[in-house]
Amino acid sequence: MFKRVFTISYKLSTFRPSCWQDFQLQKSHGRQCSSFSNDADEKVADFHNIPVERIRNFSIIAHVDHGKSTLADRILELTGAIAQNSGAQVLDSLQVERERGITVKAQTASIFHTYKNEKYLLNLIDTPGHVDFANEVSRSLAACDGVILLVDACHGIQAQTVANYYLAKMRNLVIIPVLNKIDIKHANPERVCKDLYNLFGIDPNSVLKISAKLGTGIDAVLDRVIEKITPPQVDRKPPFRALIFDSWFDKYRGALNLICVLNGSLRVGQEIQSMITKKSYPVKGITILRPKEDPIETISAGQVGLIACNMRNSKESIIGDTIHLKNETVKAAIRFKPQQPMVFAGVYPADQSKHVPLRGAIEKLVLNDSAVTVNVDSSPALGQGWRLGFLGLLHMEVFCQRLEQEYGTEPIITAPSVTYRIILKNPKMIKQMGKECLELSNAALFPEPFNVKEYYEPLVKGTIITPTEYLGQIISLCVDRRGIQESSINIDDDRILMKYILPLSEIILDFNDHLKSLSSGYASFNYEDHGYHLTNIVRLDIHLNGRPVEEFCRIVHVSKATTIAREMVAKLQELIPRQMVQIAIQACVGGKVLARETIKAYRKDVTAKLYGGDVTRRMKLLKQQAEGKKKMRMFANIRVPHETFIKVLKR
Ligand SMILES: Nc1nc2c(ncn2[C@@H]2O[C@H](COP(=O)(O)OP(=O)(O)OP(=O)(O)O)[C@@H](O)[C@H]2O)c(=O)[nH]1
Repeated sequence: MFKRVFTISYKLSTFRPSCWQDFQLQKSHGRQCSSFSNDADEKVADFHNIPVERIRNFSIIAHVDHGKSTLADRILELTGAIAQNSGAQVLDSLQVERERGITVKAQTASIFHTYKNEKYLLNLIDTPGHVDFANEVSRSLAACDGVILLVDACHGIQAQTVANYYLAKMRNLVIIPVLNKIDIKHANPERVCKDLYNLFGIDPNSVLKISAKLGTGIDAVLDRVIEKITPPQVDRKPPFRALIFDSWFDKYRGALNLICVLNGSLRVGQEIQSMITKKSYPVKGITILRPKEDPIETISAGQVGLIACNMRNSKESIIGDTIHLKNETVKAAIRFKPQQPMVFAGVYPADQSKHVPLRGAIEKLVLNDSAVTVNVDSSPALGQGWRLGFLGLLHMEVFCQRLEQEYGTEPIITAPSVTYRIILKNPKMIKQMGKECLELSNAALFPEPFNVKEYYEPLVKGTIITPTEYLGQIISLCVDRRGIQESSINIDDDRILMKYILPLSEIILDFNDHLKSLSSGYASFNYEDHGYHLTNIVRLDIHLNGRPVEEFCRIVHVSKATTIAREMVAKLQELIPRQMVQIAIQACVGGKVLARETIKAYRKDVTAKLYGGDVTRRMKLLKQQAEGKKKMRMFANIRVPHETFIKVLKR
């Protein structure tokens, strides 16, 4: 189980040993670089000597794939933190990030840059672009005084560009507009500059034009960061006060907290106290991320660093907490509000013997992903488990992939659902529940309709940006998803920005995928919470050979019940392997069957062809078959592969 824990602690150091070698190599080769110092120790010493006026804390924000991580790499190269042309997306160090080619975790690097013969300390945070990881962006912005707003010069402003711009604006952060990918033939920087002016009033003369891939214009970006972004508004005088803005688990050191120091300074050996839990801890170690971890003795106001202090889990190491010296009184640093989860799913061990390792894995991973909420849950078929809350389906998939890859667990994930509000009318039930309004995300607990007065479902306000040629198809998609258009404005001659009010349940699963395929990848989507609205919903049950399978049941809108019922049974027919008994799959609402399919019986004997034959080969095949069976769940004598639970929900 701890096999993968190592990867977490390793995630920032995955690239570090080689970076370190590269760093040494650069030393021996004496590479010329405007800001490259020849001595690592000197750099750590510099870290202490740099006054607050020469510190800049900034983030790179952009829409998905506009080049944030590539720019971060070029900045690390230019400042000598990593070797040039390393080719690696250094800050995308998790396996899931490399496999999916997306950033899911914000990453920090403290780097040095020389500007007008003065050495500056730049704390750079690379953030994810996808809407499901917006929590990472707002968390990161809490530690920043400015942002680089990166926009792809071909694709122009997209939905997350708009969302991120307003996120930075709300925080009064300095915004440095930068156009990327100007090396591409059909890049159109003039048009994108015009759009930036039309939408945000950004002066076209202030927009920098770069190619992060080729490394063109990166120097100017760093100079602009130093010129425009203000130094952190902090005080080096005591008392010590710092904000925890990220954390992760290390097998040997426990929970590590990434802090930005707001007041005073902290030394190894001093005792800190959490403002939320009031617990105190001795500081065992302090490191700076360059991006390799470098140990230091003291960290002072304006600096960003990692502290190890024997915190054990996410209940102790809380993102957004203020830490201070034991028994001192300081003002809380309330600098950001965590986002509320939008999608909930049950997570269960494949069998109950795996419960304890899975619990440990979830606890450790939640430390690194504070947007996930965890509540204990149980199911008659799957036993003891948890109900986890996520910001979206991609967030859920990434979290579950990380549970498997980094912790070697194989959990069963049940149907993701949004939280409905149900107003009860049965006085007996109201008394039993102790309230009239139920908040429900688990379809298995859906009350009988005769007990219910009203149903409410969550809505979102979606922003869609699309080239006008795809407008017709996209409007049809929104109408199909019960969307209501709120507004639409032309960004320029051939692009339009639309605002739609949509039910959250209609977009969490595959709305973005459909939007992308309808528009050949050119349209983009972002959404924000828009409260609750009266609705009409029912519980759709799936029966296998007449027995209801609770884990498949879903809450659906009345108007969609029959379509979803047909889709689900057809999908299940595809996903459940043929078995020794015939399987009848039915989708029902109340007692009424809306759709039905049958899987014919089939006897699979993997050793059938080995008449007599080699006994070891026979044993091997039987063992493989047994392993395969272990990965399935039994429902009424029917084996269901565990990935079926998510696959069946996608349209
Ligand atoms: N031609 C060209 N391609 C670029 C440039 N910058 C980035 N890319 C490519 O664009 C793709 C996306 O780049 P990333 O740096 O991963 O983008 P990102 O914004 O970090 O992506 P997310 O973190 O997933 O939001 C990669 O294939 C890069 O090689 C550039 O200046 N020119």
